[in-house]
Amino acid sequence: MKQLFINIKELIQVREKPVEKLSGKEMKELPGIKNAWLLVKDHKIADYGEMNALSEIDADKTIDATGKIILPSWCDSHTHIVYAGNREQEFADRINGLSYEEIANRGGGILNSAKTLAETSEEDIYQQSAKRLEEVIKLGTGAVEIKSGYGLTEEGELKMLRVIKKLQKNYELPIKATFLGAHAIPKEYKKDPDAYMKLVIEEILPKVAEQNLAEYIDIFCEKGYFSVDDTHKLLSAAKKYGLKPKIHVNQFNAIGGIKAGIEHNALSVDHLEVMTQEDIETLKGTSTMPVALPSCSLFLSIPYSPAREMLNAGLPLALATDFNPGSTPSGNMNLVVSLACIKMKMTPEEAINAATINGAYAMELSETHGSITKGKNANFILTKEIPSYTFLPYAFGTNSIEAVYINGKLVE
Ligand SMILES: N=CN[C@@H](CCC(=O)O)C(=O)O
Ligand SMILES: [Zn+2]
Repeated sequence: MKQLFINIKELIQVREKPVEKLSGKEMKELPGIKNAWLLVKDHKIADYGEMNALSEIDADKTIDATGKIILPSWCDSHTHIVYAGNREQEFADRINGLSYEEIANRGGGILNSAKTLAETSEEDIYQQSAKRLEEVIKLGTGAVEIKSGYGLTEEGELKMLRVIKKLQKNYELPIKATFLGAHAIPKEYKKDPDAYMKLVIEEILPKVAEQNLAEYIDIFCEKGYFSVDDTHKLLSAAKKYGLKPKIHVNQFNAIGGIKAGIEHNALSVDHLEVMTQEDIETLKGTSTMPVALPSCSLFLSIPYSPAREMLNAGLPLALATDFNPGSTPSGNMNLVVSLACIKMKMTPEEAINAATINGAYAMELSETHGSITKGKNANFILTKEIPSYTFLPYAFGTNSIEAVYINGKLVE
């Protein structure tokens, strides 16, 4: 099946020569073709070019994209889409003055979601999560990572990871699974957190690996959650099973999690709301992708990642949603891109690069996703009629998306 898109106002993020990731100044450039055509053959990008150089193509379907822009789908490399219930009460509590930390200290927060998850059947969790996944696909997400971390018991963690596996099976977009058993210390282990780490490392991790339920390992390296020492222990153990680190660090405090991540060759270090100069130096010249989560900053009223400092230091940067019930009940990558521009002073070009090719890198998908490149999967967004790609982040809160294609198929 051949689909030909013609009269595209601008085809953006066109990378003739494939790139793995973009860093520092490279992120300022967003290559595109004005007045373009795009040919999709089966589920791949087959060819593209300028309209005035279009020779006759025998297509099964021709789509006129006059006034519209085509760009690669968003690559959301950090989410917790699989969860049960919601935490609206904590939202109201925070409006009334409690902090995220205070709520967690009272047994709310992650432990609140773990309790709800334990009381919810696997099928119900699947249905709730599938609904959220479908919602984000319609918002332009064409590749996504999903974490466990609301189980906090062997049964609960495996249950979450099986739900992710079922989503992988039933949906066309790539879904990467991450084991986040070290997300919070359960109440019954508060007096002996080491015993919980032992459970995660010696009991749950081997089962996750044996049942092939995750590709990545994660830990919330933060005061009141897990230490740098815990991080070293877990990442060393996970390495033996071939699980690569993608870790939560520097959300509230800089305690050395970034250095630990780098030492273990982390694929990504995520959150980074609080960064020291030393953290930035440590990231230089490594293969680790820093990932910022601006909608979490918005929702919790915490600092935004210092993107300008990181980019000026020559670092790469990816953007993701962190979709979860507590700190970011939104999986809207369009909002993330807007916030990156408005609050983190990233240019539209930098933000779109961060949300596409660099997001793909943070899920090891750069070869197949994240840019308009011949041979890559045909996962892209067709916008409504808009004046320019800058309109996407500028018109924040507006849905500028007309259609979404995953593997060349229009998402209905
Ligand atoms: N900070 C750790 N984990 C999640 C929040 C989890 C929750 O509050 O349920 C995050 O990335 O923000
Ligand atoms: Zn997270």
